[in-house]
Amino acid sequence: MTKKLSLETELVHVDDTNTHNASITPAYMSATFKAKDLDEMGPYDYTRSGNPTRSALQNHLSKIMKAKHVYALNSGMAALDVIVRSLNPGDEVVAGDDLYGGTDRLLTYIKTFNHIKVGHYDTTNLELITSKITKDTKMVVLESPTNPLIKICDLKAIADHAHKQNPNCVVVFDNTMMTPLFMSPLELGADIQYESATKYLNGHHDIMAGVIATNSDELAKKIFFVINATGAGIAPFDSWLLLRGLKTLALRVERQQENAMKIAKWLESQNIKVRYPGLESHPQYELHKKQCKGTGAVLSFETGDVAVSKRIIAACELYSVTVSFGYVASLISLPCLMSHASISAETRKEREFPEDLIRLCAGIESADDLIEDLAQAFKVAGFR
Ligand SMILES: Cc1ncc(COP(=O)(O)O)c(C=O)c1O
Ligand SMILES: N[C@@H](CCSC[C@H](N)C(=O)O)C(=O)O
Repeated sequence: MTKKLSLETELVHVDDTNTHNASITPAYMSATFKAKDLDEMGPYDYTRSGNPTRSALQNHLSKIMKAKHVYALNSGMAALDVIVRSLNPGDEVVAGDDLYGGTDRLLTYIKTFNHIKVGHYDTTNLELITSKITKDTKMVVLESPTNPLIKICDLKAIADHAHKQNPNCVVVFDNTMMTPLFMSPLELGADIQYESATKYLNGHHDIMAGVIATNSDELAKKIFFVINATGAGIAPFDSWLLLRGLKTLALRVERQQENAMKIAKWLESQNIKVRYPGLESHPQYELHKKQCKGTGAVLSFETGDVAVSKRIIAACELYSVTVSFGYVASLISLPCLMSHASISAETRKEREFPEDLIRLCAGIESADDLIEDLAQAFKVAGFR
């Protein structure tokens, strides 16, 4: 077909040829591949270096992420680990002040043990963040919307500034919340886009996975070197499951987003301050709309009292008290004790992290049931 296909269509059509013309790409559950002869080894020798199921997944993701090079890894954190290995002692990194707890932990690790200078700043304050990115900045690490405060940054403005200051500065963008369905960070100026595929891309909470995308041949070469050298590439069966999960990405995420919007509006109707980029009350509503095609399915809100938040979470019957997001069922969590517990209480305080913050991740259930569950949990908890 000559017509440019929409992402929803691309997601379900995997271009793959295999020996027996199987409709579904087989899981090549083999660590090794026989060499044809010593002069022609063939494309695969050892699964750490490459595997046909992983290749099919990466080719499919390349199309979806509109990226020249895509690598699939065994977790989102493995992806960030591979990316930051290009840094050297003394290098400067500028990062957001609200990031997933594990991202913050890895950045703190490289600061402490690899002597890399890492500064955390409020990415919603364009003047502040651009003033911190100078000719000496080697890498910028951004999330938008952030996990869990749902802060939005102006990716294009930050990336343009960073490249003006230092054309070799690597702008790294974590697109886990938006997925390629709603945001294209590489088109907005990011050099590297990575995602925790454990979340929406897979959607079923049955694998850990990460994805890295870049259009730079030079960065791709370095990334592949580290993946092969360390064994961070995704396993064949997990590649197969991720290929399967991806086919329903649009269906799942659109329904999850619809539910999140209804829940956010209901919470707002209860006079609760809700953080969700789909609400006009969100401080960066217009900016988010400018750079994304959707608003996702993660939202957060405060109750004003940690004990009340704990009681609400405990009283929920449909939402499971679980870390992570992107699963087809709805989840609820208290980030300070769960996903962000790896950030010290002192640092959380410094960054004005609300300890009573509840994070909700809408699943694909009926929105009415989800709202009713929250309403009964509020009642049990004596809230509102
Ligand atoms: C925004 C974000 N990025 C990255 C990660 C890390 O991904 P993974 O758990 O797959 O290592 C997570 C959660 O774990 C996350 O929430
Ligand atoms: N114990 C884990 C917690 C993972 S949190 C996963 C997810 N990104 C979220 O935001 O819920 C850890 O220490 O990493």
